[in-house]
Amino acid sequence: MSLKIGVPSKGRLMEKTFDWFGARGVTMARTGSEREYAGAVEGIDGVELVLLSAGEIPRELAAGRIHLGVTGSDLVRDKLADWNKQVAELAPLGFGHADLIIAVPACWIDVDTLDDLDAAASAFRAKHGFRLRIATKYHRLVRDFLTANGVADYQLVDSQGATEGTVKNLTAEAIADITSTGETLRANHLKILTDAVIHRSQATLFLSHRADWGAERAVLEALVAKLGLSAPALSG
Ligand SMILES: Nc1ncnc2c1ncn2[C@@H]1O[C@H](COP(=O)(O)OP(=O)(O)OP(=O)(O)O)[C@@H](O)[C@H]1O
Ligand SMILES: O=P(O)(O)OC[C@H]1O[C@H](OP(=O)(O)OP(=O)(O)O)[C@H](O)[C@@H]1O
Repeated sequence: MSLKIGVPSKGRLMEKTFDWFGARGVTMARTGSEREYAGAVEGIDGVELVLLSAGEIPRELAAGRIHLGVTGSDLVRDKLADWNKQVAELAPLGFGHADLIIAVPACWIDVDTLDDLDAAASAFRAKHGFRLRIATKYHRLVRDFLTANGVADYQLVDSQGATEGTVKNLTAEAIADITSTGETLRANHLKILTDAVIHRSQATLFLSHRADWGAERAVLEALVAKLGLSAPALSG
């Protein structure tokens, strides 16, 4: 048996994850052809690399099919109910920063806060006969945030990409999406509500409480020592 660690299979998240572990003496690399999703770990025994889509790593952790996983803290919170019962955060990794925010058209000059959005949503419903639409792929985080802040007169519409375009395309009035440089928002004439930063995300190393921690406990202890992290408490 080996300790399985899930890592994003492509792009910046994969490269920066490899760099982060490499700087701590654990070398990760993709093996095989450029298109083959296979990987190897050197510098520690008993660790197996599993290359996965960043969006699937929360589910794999919750199912216990991987022991550890690197993905965005936003994805774990959005995809898992009661995420902190199923996984634990071992370490923020200091890259992959993005803020999940709510934005509205920049031309809505009297809408700058959640209270303004709430008022605009009521007026919108009265005028149009349907609820103001917020496009997002972060359904759980957005719903929980708006409920906690007393905004109720809206509907979520699903958008799995190009979310900032939905306002121009008239399929939504507002959006909730991640932003890093803010360029996509500006280019699409959207502004962030001043009090609507839902979550500040970064790539994070997670541990699964659901995985089978038998012989893998010893490997975990060796790994966290090598990475300079404090040993986590394992449930069960
Ligand atoms: N500028 C950015 N654009 C997109 N994602 C970003 C950005 N900055 C950081 N991230 C983070 O990267 C993660 C998303 O990664 P990615 O898009 O590879 O996942 P994915 O949706 O599973 O991709 P795919 O399904 O295409 O494999 C999220 O945690 C997100 O917060
Ligand atoms: O603030 P910025 O630096 O402009 O980055 C934010 C954009 O990056 C992401 O999109 P991505 O390119 O991953 O495509 P997507 O629309 O398919 O999610 C995100 O969904 C925003 O659209």
